[in-house]
Amino acid sequence: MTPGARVAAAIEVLTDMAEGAAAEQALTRWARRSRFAGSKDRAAVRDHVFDVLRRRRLAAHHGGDEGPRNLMIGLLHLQGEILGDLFSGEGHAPSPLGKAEAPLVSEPTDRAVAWNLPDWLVPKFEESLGENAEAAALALTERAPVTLRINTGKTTRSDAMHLLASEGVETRENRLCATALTVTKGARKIRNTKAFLDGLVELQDAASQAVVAALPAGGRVLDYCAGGGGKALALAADPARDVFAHDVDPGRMQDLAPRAARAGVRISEVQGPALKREAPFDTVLCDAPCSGSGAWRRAPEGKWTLSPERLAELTTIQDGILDEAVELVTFDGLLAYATCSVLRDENEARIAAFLERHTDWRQVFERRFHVGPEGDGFYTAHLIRAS
Ligand SMILES: C[S@@+](CC[C@H](N)C(=O)[O-])C[C@H]1O[C@@H](n2cnc3c(N)ncnc32)[C@H](O)[C@@H]1O
Repeated sequence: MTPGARVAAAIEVLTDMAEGAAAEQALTRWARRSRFAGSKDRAAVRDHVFDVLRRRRLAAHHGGDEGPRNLMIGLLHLQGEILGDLFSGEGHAPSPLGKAEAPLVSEPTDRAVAWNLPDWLVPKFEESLGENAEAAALALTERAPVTLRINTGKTTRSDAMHLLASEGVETRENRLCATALTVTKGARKIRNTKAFLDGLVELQDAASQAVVAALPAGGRVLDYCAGGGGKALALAADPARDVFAHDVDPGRMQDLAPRAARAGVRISEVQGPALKREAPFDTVLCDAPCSGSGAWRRAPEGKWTLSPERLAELTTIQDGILDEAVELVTFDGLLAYATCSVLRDENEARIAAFLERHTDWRQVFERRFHVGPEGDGFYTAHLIRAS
């Protein structure tokens, strides 16, 4: 496909989304009816669509409105592309720009537009992040870094770096966590490398790794909201730990067993009676469902679908999870809370509310991770019984 044809395809996908499809669904539908598209084409179209989602308000500002074609015009203008080359009308490229379609060059004066956030989230960002609000909002408009976790049970950071480099994947040491490598070249090859297939490395954000690294070593540890198992796998890399994984929706853990087998670690899945039988645990990690606002670079649709009502609903779920988890911690154990959110409502405010409901508990650790080149926005807090 030519660069122009890829732009036309992205407009097609955005049109499907404007009619109600989710991004992944629209991309899959386009790929199914476009068998001629190779993997590089599919990746390029996906990049266009996700770049638009990260910068939708700014793209609409420069492109004129939120129409799919206008969004692409605005985005490509922001990226410094020569629009005439892409909108040539030749082959499968979109038709040439009309006079009224020239991109607006002036910068927006509205902060929500400049920060690429829905209006209601600007005060939320300010209240949550203070002077870091603008930097966080702008960081969320960029593509996310690709980060690996080295499996310390099987390799070292320098051996993994050498092995990956020999297979065309270049990395650098990540500053957030000793197990993390930031991929600087060859990211699309990772899943086919021997290092990945043999379980020497896993894809995982560095802040997510740092949340696990902050937990005490050893003991019986429950990952109460295990989902796909990213944190459970990182926990299990410590051979002194017995790791248990639980999720309210066990279907979400379906990849956990093959991932654990690849990593050469043991994780026991516990649901219902098995959870009760195995409790209590020395450490219970609640990696709670959240807005995902710290990871909107990776899943930018969430930025536009989150509503104040959904945020309130999430905080109720988060409180419920902490209240359930309290019952699962040994008397002198640790209850750890984490989200990939930058919003105070889902972080500090949840811990404050927990401490009001459970006056026999106290907080012993808290850390916020800012969205940036090293990793996603994350929050974690550790709680123990006060006595
Ligand atoms: C942020 S995701 C977990 C991500 C995972 N820990 C990882 O690192 O890959 C949150 C998970 O919490 C689960 N969940 C939601 N409500 C829950 C509840 N009441 N109890 C346990 N898990 C819950 C969801 O099904 C979802 O898989």
